[in-house]
Amino acid sequence: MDKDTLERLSARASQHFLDSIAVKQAAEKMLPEQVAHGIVAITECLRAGGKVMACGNGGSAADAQHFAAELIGRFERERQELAAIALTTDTSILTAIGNDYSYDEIFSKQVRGLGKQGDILLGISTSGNSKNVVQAIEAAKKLGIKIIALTGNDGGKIAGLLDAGDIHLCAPSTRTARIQETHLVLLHAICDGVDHLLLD
Ligand SMILES: O=C(CO)[C@@H](O)[C@H](O)[C@H](O)[C@H](O)COP(=O)(O)O
Ligand SMILES: [Zn+2]
Repeated sequence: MDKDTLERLSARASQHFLDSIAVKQAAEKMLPEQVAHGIVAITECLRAGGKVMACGNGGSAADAQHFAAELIGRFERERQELAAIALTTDTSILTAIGNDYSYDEIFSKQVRGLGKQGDILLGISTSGNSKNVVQAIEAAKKLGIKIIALTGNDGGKIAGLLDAGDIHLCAPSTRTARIQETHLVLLHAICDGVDHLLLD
């Protein structure tokens, strides 16, 4: 590859770091108190025998799975297994509901099947508008399940569905990649806080 191209690519990579840092710095000014509420809600839910259900699409599906893995397995320290499930992983359930009903219902039907009052639904959508996440939140609210929503932009439709008892962590960006990168910091901060409350 010629030197100019390598320099161009390197400058672009540099800009990704700088943009990501800027969004995270803005998030640090806005979101820590809401994160603390999320940590307390999840810890109280788990202590009372509830579970966390997580859902999202694409990169956010990966985030939902990543978060469930850290609760069930571990984050940074050894501790008991914590009850969490990603609603994005069972291809038979996802394809059956997608095929027989609609893709919009792939999470809401699982929420109705698995969810109980006292559980928490962690819904992740960078636009705040993915219909399957919106419908999962609507289904959860009917069951008395608290919502922790990770969004971006202006929170989209999801912002309008949340009550005072819910928790909204809206990454201050309109760019999907930057929002996702901030969501990962939020999820790790939640894991750290839950471990702190359970272990320290
Ligand atoms: O990871 C990315 C883009 O960075 C994509 O896979 C992205 O997650 C998908 O386009 C999602 O369908 C976007 O949905 P949402 O975040 O708006 O709910
Ligand atoms: Zn991505």
